[in-house]
Amino acid sequence: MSRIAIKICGLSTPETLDAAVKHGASHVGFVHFAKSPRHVAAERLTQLAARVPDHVMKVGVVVNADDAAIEMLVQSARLDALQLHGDEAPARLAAIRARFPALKLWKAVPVKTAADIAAAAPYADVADLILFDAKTPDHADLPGGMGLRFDWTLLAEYRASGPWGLSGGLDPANVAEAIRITRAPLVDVSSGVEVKPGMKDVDKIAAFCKAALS
Ligand SMILES: O=C(O)c1ccccc1N[C@@H]1O[C@H](COP(=O)(O)O)[C@@H](O)[C@H]1O
Repeated sequence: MSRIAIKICGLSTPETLDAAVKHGASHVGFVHFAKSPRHVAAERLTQLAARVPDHVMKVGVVVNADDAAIEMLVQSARLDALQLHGDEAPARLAAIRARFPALKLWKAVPVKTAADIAAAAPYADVADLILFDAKTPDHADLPGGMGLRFDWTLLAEYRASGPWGLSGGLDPANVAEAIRITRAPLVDVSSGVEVKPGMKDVDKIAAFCKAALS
């Protein structure tokens, strides 16, 4: 059985980024969305990205970003993947791929009910990875990063046609259970390794990685 992939997302300091790498994260995520408490602007992103070793993938998280913003992120951070966390339709992913062919495209799919899992199907041919995340409330400021979880049993019978991951409300105490139920090949966390929104904790990052890898 292959080792589970771990993405620690919403990193904004060198210390917490280094902790994610040290404790076994395969992916590190940087949020570029002004409304987010984890927003990192281009200059900071460049500095953080430069610390990431080659074996760890750099993922930029954006919400309905335009081509200029994506270009800036790709150039400044040398991103490996872009996590599209807004209302981007399959055609938008196809357009981004045409313009940025080297960039892996992840599509976040918000989940509350079984019907939401099916909403991933139209992205099968245009996304490199589907990330199932908890649906946030209508009119919430953020489409993710709120520490909300969904019913993991909705994914228990999921038969993926490609790579996928589980996100939303994961933390050191529940991630092993989430993996057991869903058999997700990748887990993604932000709020669950924080002491408050936007402030990551190195001990929680270590505990999350240990629990996910156990
Ligand atoms: O973290 C944010 O502020 C954010 C903003 C905009 C889009 C997505 C965001 N976060 C991502 O949401 C998932 C789940 O996070 P959590 O563990 O439930 O807090 C994750 O990919 C975050 O990076």
